[in-house]
Amino acid sequence: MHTPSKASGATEIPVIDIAPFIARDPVRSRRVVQEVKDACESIGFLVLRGHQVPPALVEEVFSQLRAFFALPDEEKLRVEKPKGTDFRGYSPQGVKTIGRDRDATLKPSLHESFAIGPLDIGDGPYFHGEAAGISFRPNLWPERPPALKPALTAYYREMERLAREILSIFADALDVPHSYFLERVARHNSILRVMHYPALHREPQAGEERAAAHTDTTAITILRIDDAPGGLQVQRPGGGWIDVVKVPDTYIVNIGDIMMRWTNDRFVSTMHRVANPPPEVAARAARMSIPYFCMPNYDAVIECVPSCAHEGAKYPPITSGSMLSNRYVKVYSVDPATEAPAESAPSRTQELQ
Ligand SMILES: O=C(O)CCC(=O)C(=O)O
Ligand SMILES: [Fe+2]
Repeated sequence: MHTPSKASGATEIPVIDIAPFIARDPVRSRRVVQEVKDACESIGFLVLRGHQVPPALVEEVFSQLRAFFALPDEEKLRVEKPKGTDFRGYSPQGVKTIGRDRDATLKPSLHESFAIGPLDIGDGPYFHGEAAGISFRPNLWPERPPALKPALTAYYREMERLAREILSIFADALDVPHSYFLERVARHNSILRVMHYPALHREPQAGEERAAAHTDTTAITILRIDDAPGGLQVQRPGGGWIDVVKVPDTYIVNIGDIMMRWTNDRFVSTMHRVANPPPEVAARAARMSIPYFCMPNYDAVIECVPSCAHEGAKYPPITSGSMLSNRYVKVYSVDPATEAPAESAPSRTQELQ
């Protein structure tokens, strides 16, 4: 029997080739779907090859981003992320604390980041109404390096394509109509956030982490990493941490809280973190990663899919937009009294009972 190969050093995370699914090969697609399903129901993380994202584009994106992060702070701050719950633009170290919603004693995460959101901002009320809130504002593009915008734009398009393929595999794995998730991401507000973890020239203090343990508030996350030390670790179902070892030309995909809720906990949104590098290499351990946080439409109602409902839905329906803004208020320390997230205002986007 065929079994998927395992990522070296991370024995429990399977490496799955999705090329047969993308090619619509009916027989071999079934095997892909089964392998993906098994991984989603156990570890909640998978490594995908055969994704068809051009390697030259990935290289170009990494190289433009390295040039951006190497610019002086004052230049990067020209595209600084606005205060509050908008996510677009550059965030210096110090403003964001991943994991703060679980552990209030954490200090700001040891990384800077640059984020973009949807490229297609339509003209209709869906995109500009009050309820759309932070979802559909224009991206903030730096002037330098000039090739960053075309590279990241092309890359965002690739992530949209790959997300649709993965969600189609999930639909098959969950026995729901093929269009189930596709309809719910047709006007998605997915976030591409480049993370730059600078080299460390001092010992981190207690509570200072590259990215502390957390789950993602996404449908799925599609992550590209470089191979610098001080990297991603995934929590095992039985406890303990697995190092995710880079497999060349692959994507790491993990289930987020929204998919877990859609599936009534059948697919697992697994805790993960980015460890600080070992002290002996910390001074030359700069690391970059590019997570694409695949979000449903901001007003998609997230409720248990029919095939997972037989034991009764564990959670009430909630919109994707309110799940996201609830998390942002905590991670970016937004004061809800002075800056209420836009999604919390209109009643139709609040938790639906
Ligand atoms: O940098 C990484 O490898 C992962 C980052 C991450 O988990 C996140 O930003 O949610
Ligand atoms: Fe994450």
